[in-house]
This record gives sequence, structure tokens and C-alpha cells, in this order.
Amino acid sequence: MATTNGRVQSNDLVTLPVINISDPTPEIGRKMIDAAATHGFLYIDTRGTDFAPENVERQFELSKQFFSSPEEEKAACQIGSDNRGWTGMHSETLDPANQKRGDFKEAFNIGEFIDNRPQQPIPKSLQGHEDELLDFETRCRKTCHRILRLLALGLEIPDPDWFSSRHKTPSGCTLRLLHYPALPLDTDYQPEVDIRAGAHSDYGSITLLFQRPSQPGLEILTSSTTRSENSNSTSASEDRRTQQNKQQKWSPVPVIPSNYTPEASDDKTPLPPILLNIGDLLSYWTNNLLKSTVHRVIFPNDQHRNKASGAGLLGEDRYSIAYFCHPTDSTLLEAVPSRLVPDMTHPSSTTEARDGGFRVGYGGGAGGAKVLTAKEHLIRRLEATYGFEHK
Ligand SMILES: O=C(O)CCC(=O)C(=O)O
Ligand SMILES: [Fe+2]
Repeated sequence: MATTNGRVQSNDLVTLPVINISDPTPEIGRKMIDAAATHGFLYIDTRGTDFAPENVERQFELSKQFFSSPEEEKAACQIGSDNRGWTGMHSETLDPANQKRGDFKEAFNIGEFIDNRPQQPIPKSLQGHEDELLDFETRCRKTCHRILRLLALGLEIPDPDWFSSRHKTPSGCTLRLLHYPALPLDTDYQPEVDIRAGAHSDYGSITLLFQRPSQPGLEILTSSTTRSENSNSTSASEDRRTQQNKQQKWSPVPVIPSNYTPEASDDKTPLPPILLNIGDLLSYWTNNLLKSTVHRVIFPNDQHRNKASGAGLLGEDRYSIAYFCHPTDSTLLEAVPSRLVPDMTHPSSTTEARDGGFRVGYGGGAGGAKVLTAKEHLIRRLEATYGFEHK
């Protein structure tokens, strides 16, 4: 273990379940809730989704086409306060407290299409491919709706469409293409302070992440409890002390987990499962029952040590695609009608025991002074990160 960015780094890969969502039963929903309430991350088996391997391959081809286009063309679609467009190398700093310079990545944010049309300038390299972007976005949306339905079933919400019916347009849904370039041989990259994507949590309800086989780097912040010497004690004070001994560590998330057997054929690279994680909004909405876990992307240490790749560069390019799913802008983040929210988060708490008379069992601050809309929640979150007001 080594200390990076103030936290311990572990070599232990984290084990997350791989869930097939083709059969929308309450039992599958419960498994998803268990994982979402523990690590906030789980894998979705691509066989139960709207994605065929060629859809994902094609989107990665388009992504490469965009990132390898001339800088001026990308800059013509520079990101604005609407959170859409291109952000270049080092222009985003996801973890300013621990980074001395911006993320070693570039990204292109595509906001949702309205009436089948993009609502932002499309760079030259992607012009004529709008239908393919829309097709991929539509598959992401459908898959998210299946997932939201399963989460509602797992939470025993009487209406299984309670979440999905609150995820319509217009919304903050964003498809994000990401490129983490290999480094020049004379790089001054320092693994202790530099990073491909700084530690952060996602803003929306859920995120889908598509990764490439053999392009690792994602890590999540996990907690492990180290017990003190009086480990037989179960008193409340001992429990509190044990709590204080919780150690946070970075655990790598494998692209293809050992508990997954992809359909590999001779001529094709296997399609990794889709990684799913819970975002801040859904965590807030479920009163922190579902966890929005901090994660980051590192430049793999072995690639940093082993110097040049064939291209005269250090390490390899990494590409990923994220789909950030958000509720309809006007959605009120009010009570989630699930008895599991109080039961699982605060088993013994009562209304009076909670801060400010916060109503137990009702997520998202319902019962508090003001119920936020999804858009207000997103604006607050973006302001906290970028320090400027988004439209
Ligand atoms: O590229 C990745 O693997 C993760 C990207 C990510 O966490 C993000 O864009 O929010
Ligand atoms: Fe993220």
C-alpha cells in the first residue's frame, strides 16, 4: 500500500456483483439495492440491456475520431455554462484540494437531443453522425429506465415506475466521451499529485460507464474497519471507537471482473459489462441509503514505471464513455415512498431524534424547509465544482 493524494492505496480489487437486468423481478431489484447501498457501484451484464457489442464499438470509434481531430476543431465546440461541449487537457480539476494541476484528460459532453436534434454545435469530425450519437443516447436512456424500475422494485415502492416516470426531458442527462492520453516520454507527471481524473462523485441519479478491455485505471474509495484491542466488546462506546478507526482506501475496479464470463468469439474483443454507479442526487433523494461513492481514474503505475509503449509514449491511451442520467428538470426531490429508506438507514431512529424534525423515511430533505427540484440540485452541485453559475 502507498499513500496517494492523502489516502491509502490498496492493490485489492474490489468485488462487485454482475447483474443481469433482462428479467425485472423484485429479487433482482433487491440485489441491486444491496450493492447500491454498500459500494454504490455494480456491474450490469450487457446481455440483458439494449446494447449489442457493435453499438458500443461504434461509439468508441466515433470517440477516437473526435479526439484525434485537430485541436482548433475541438476548440470550436468549447464547453460553456450549459455544461455541453469539449473540455481540453488540464482544464477540469475534479479534486482541487489534492491536485496541483488539472486532470490529464479531455472530454466531450453531449446534452440530450430534443426532437431528435442535438442542442449544441456538433464538431466537424462528428458531423453526419448525429443519428449514431442519438441512437447510443437512446439505448443508454432505455437501459437507465430498466435500472430505475428495478431500483423501485428493490425499494418496494408501490409504483415500479416511480423513478422512471420522473426521468423525462428536459433534463441534465449527458453523454460524455472521455480520452486520457498516453504521456510523452519526458513527462513530469508525478503519481503522488497528478491524476487522470481527480476524486469526485457524480451528480445525477445513476451513471453508466463503458470501458475498454485492457484499459484499467478506475478506483473507488472504500472503507474498512480496523478494530481496536478490546475487540470482544460490543458496547455502544466501543462501537463508536471502532467507527473512528475506519480507514479509507482506494480500491481498483477491474474492467472485466473475475466473476464475469463475457461471450468472447475468436474475432472479437469481449465486451466488458457496463459499470453502474449511484450519483449524488439519488443518494440525496434516498436519504443516503444508496451511496454516491467517490471515485477517480489513475494512470496505471506499471505503465508509468515501464516507460515507453510502441508509439514512443509512456503508457497507453485510455478511452471511456459515461452516461449521466438525471431526472426531469422540474422533478421535485420529495419523499421516496419506500419503507426501506428508514428501515435500512436509521433502524432505531424516531422522527424526534432526527435533526430539525427531518421526517424519517422520506428522502431528499422532504419535510425540511424547501424541496429542491432536480435542476436546482444540479445547479448547486455544478456551482460547488466550477464556481460559476450554469444555465
Ligand atoms: O473514465 C472513467 O472511467 C470514469 C470517468 C468518470 O468518473 C466521470 O467522468 O465522472
Ligand atoms: Fe465519475
